[in-house]
Amino acid sequence: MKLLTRRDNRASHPKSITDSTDVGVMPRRPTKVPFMAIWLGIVASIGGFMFGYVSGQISGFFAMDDYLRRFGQQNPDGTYFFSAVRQGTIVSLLCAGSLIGSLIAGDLANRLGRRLTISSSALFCCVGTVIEISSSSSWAQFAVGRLVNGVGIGSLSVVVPMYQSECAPLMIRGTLVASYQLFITLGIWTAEMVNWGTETKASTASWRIPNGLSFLWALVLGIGILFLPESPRYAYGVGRIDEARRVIARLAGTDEHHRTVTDQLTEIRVKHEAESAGADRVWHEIFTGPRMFYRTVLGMILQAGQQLTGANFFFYYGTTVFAAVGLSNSYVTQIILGSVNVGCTFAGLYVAQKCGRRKALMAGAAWMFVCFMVYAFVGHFALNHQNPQLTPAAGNVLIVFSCLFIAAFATTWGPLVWAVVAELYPARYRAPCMALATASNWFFNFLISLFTRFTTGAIDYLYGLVFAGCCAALFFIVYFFVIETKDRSLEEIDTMYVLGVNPITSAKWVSTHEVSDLDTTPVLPQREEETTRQRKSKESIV
Ligand SMILES: OC[C@H]1O[C@](O)(CO)[C@@H](O)[C@@H]1O
Repeated sequence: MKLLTRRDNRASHPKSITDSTDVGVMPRRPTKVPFMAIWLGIVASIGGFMFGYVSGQISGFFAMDDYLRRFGQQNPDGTYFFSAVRQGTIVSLLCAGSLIGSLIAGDLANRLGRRLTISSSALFCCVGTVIEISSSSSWAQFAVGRLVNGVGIGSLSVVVPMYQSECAPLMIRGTLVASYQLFITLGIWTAEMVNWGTETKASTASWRIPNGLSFLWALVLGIGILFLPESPRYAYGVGRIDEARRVIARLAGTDEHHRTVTDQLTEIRVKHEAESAGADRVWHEIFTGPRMFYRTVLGMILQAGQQLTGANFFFYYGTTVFAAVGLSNSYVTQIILGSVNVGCTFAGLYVAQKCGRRKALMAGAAWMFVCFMVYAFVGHFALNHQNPQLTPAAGNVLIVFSCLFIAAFATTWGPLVWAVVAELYPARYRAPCMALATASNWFFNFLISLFTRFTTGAIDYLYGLVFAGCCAALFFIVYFFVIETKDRSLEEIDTMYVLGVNPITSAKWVSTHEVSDLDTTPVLPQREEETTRQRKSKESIV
């Protein structure tokens, strides 16, 4: 790759973004974020909220009398219970549907546009909820409803962050992607609060009220998104150039002739031209493009890792686990966990902006490792399983370490993985790579939700050791493979991966190199082939 000197670079590039001191020169980028951009971020984030709400509501349903009587199995003494198969299937079918949804979403978003894909995904969620809420005694119908709901949720989990990052003005893009996770946690928390409020109702309302609210969120998103502008990247890509210009101006809070609008349109045009060459080979190239195998696999591992930390062990089965510890109101414990999750995700937004990605992810993995070790050993050796009231100290330790675990997850792996994965790929491969990485998140979410119920029964709290082992492995994966990307533009990050910067020393590399001095033109396979051909032909001449 050709390296430019700083002077070369200055000469051939437009003025630096901070270089607005010349008399009569308009600042290149507006410094204020218009309300429209924030509003767009919030409305789209309802997709994240729905993800959290639907995931978070199920744990509480299993402890509701009416739900248990309708969908559970009967003991000889007339009481009801959920078998591992039935409970695992109900919980995990949402993830199975989401896995399907995430795989089809990238393609759909390119055909229908971002907004219509979001709206039709919301429609899937509405249909899924109707199937669920209308089940009167068929647990299978309820489970199918979760599957359909899942297709919508999974599709939203790819398209919402994509739409947000394509529309967001530069200075809030990082925070917007991380705040997608914040809305997921708010969704979980809201579901827990609503469950808590309705669980005492003996009637069908106990679970039907929280369940029916999913319909309302989906309706608000499905209709609300149609009043927002289309992604300017998508609009440009399908030839609606005037619309793209109008949207950029609106989201930047300027008029259409402002320099920031023309600059952005030029960037989009350059990228678009580079990306349209050989677009039909995109799926194949996400493994064969420059350092793309490394990045595609790394993205999938990081998203799988986010699930393998074990966070959903608490969110899906928390109520059941805490009931086993002998807590009289396990809903309250769930709400405490949910509140720690929301509060610490706010801290996570700060961590995402201020601390290095590597440091934060490694610290989080080490911290979660310790929590699960304590959880597993105390739960296995110190807790009296027949009568937990006899070992209150052990029960308290379990709850405290569950909270400490959630705090670690929420400040680090929860929000940061979405941000790191969105930064990993060059624009040309972003949609398919994000779809694949998100599908990997859902796949492991599915496995955990399905198998946790079986394994907790079989191997007790020592199951926590599996997650502890995964956290230890994640520490080393980040140490050896993830490059420090704080304060770098997406193009610069691409260059660092293509140049093969050593991840272990990348933080230092970042502070000692001016990446903007490098040629960050996207390296396409054609260019590589061309360079190789040129080199070979030169060699043959010599
Ligand atoms: O906050 C916890 C939630 O965050 C996720 O890991 C997504 O990032 C969900 O799978 C989980 O329920």
